[in-house]
Amino acid sequence: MTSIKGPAPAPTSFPGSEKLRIGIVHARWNSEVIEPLVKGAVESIVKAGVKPENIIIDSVPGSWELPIGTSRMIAGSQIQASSNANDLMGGATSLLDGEASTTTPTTPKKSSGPLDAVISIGVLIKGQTMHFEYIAESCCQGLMRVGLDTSVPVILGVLTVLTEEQALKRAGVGRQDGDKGHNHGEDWGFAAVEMALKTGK
Ligand SMILES: O=Nc1c(NC[C@H](O)[C@H](O)[C@H](O)CO)[nH]c(=O)[nH]c1=O
Repeated sequence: MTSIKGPAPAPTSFPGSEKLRIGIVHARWNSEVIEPLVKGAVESIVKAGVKPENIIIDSVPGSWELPIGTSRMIAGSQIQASSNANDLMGGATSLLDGEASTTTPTTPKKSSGPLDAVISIGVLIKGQTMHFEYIAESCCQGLMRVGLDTSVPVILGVLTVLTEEQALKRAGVGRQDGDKGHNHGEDWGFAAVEMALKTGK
């Protein structure tokens, strides 16, 4: 029996999306999964009509820092992006290369103005201790709070998985049983644009 789980199909049109500014804050832990998730989200956001230069991307060390990193990105109305989707789409630098995400980009595109939604992306993989549970709970509660406190939609892009293969499959890069899985980043991108339009000023 096929699973009934999964998101409803995303809307096919997003009128007004050309004016939107969308943020992405991603953790740098488990970067082999983070990278396809970020790329999938960016591709969906662009497909929905948002200009690449209006997609502001930044990173934090790990998922524990996602709530404060997301809060600071929303608060900073003048954002000198550590990168934006032009870099990613152009392949100029890997956003997840430790260097790129901490050094100022060669040709930063200034981007200013309030953000209409933010996607917070992290990958938590259960280890042998309770660390996973504490970070996962705090991170999710924190992200919910940032969204409610700021009235800027915060899309939950945090995978909380029990095995590496579960993470890889949810980024569309699964390695086992010939099933690459589905890139959840693509869904988060569409959710961000939909919520930005629904809550727009
Ligand atoms: O431990 N595992 C993980 C992790 N730990 C680091 C934590 O988020 C934080 O950056 C440090 O504790 C410093 O504050 N961060 C993740 O994103 N995924 C993990 O699987």
